[in-house]
Amino acid sequence: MSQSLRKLYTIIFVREGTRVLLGYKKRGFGQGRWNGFGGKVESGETVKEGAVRELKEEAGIDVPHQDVEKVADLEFTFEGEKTLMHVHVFLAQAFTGTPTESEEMRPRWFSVDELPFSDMWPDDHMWLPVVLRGGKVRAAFHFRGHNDILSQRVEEVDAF
Ligand SMILES: Nc1nc(SCCc2ccccc2)c2[nH]cnc2n1
Repeated sequence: MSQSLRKLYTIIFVREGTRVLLGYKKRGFGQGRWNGFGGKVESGETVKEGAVRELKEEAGIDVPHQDVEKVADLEFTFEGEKTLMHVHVFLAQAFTGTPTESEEMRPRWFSVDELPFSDMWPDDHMWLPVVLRGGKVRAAFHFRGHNDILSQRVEEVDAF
């Protein structure tokens, strides 16, 4: 895939013991689904900086960069569309601030054993449990629309 059609995105999950902070996407891409916090990486910032920025903007939460770890590398393509979404997924284990609703996201804590997968992207149950138990995942999913997965590749990796 030529580089120009690859777009960089981030998702960051905040974990505190057996619970994980998700946000309900109120508008835009992925609206109506629970997800980590994230979005496009802006020019002039690293993907990790982008993840930390989005968490602050979308949920009012601050995480120190040293407590933010890369846990998954995902690629999403959509039938009939040229762009490839390259999503860098991060996990933060320490944070400051109180989760606060924003225009984009309504934050809520979930038990890691009771994630709302029926209200999340259909690929998430294939990789999120792995990263929440300390694993690292490289995966690619080819979608028809936003609900049907036509093909997928999911592998656990030792390190990024
Ligand atoms: N969990 C998850 N997230 C995304 S998009 C995340 C990146 C993003 C993009 C645009 C706005 C905000 C956030 C997915 N796409 C297909 N499956 C998926 N699973």
